[in-house]
Amino acid sequence: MSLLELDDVSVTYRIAAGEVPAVRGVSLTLDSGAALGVAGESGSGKSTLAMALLRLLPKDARVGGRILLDGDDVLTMKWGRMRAVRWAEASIVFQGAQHGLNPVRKIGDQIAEPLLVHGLAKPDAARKRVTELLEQVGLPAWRARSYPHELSGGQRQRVMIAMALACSPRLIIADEPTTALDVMVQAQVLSLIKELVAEQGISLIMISHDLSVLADVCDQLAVMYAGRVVEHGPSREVFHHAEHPYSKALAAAFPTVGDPVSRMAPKGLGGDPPDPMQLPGGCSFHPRCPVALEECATLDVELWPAGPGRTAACVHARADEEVS
Ligand SMILES: Nc1ncnc2c1ncn2[C@@H]1O[C@H](COP(=O)(O)OP(=O)(O)OP(=O)(O)O)[C@@H](O)[C@H]1O
Repeated sequence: MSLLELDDVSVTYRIAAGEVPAVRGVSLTLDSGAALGVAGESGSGKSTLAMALLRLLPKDARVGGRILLDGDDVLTMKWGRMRAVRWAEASIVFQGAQHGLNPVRKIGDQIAEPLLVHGLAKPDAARKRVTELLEQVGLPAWRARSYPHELSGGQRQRVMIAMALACSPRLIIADEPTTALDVMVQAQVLSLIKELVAEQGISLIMISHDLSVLADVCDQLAVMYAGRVVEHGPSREVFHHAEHPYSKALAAAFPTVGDPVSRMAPKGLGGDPPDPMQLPGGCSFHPRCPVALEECATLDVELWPAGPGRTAACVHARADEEVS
């Protein structure tokens, strides 16, 4: 059985101006010990999807479909069970570590907190575990006594990873875990994540704008556009031989060192992603698509097979399939 199964998941935010369909009909599975990368430009719904997995969305979000964690639907779970799932079974590492760390509490106390809250360790054992976790993420034990502002961005991100690992979860969701870091530190934190998930058999969902980063760390890739998965398959295949024109553009978008904005603008693509409240008819990508056909303005293509273990939502992917 898969560790995680998303079945037709949708998320709609209700705001004063109307409804924002941020995630639309996403179905994905993640096996135990596997790593799935979720790619897409800003606004494509990646973070909304990640937050939905642990029911961390604001109250104005309505979630549909099923999110099965070990066969148990997260969306209908009682709150008590949901609280037990967070940290202990699945935990999230956020972008830039600014959301997760309390500026006025020592690092060691913050790493120990999920262990103590979940009753998984007494204070003495928790202190030992903190030392072990700091070591695992490459920080000296004395850092337990530091405050977040005494650490560099990369060190703070390591602390977030230590917190996520504290309760030995089966799944870690990493939302842009390295975006705010400079390139050298980024590479170190990425190889740390890669190492930890491989060594400890943890499943990983990693979210990024950067397809090359995801292809390096993950076995499978899902590319999102305007709230939908438009391509899914083995990482190397999707990265090197993308079927969907949007994935191709993302794969060709090499980030400029030290310029986070360049990471968000896929090369060769004009225009911006659509406003989810005003999605174009047909394929949502057609106004920006370099190879759009006339029918793309009216035909909203579902994901269909595009090779072994692969799916893509594009008329061109279908054409290939029919020929072969
Ligand atoms: N609380 C909210 N209320 C209303 N709309 C929201 C809310 N949060 C996100 N959205 C909208 O939902 C869509 C998806 O946003 P989301 O943050 O999930 O995308 P993303 O791919 O993670 O982008 P980024 O990489 O910038 O974080 C966007 O159009 C965004 O404006």
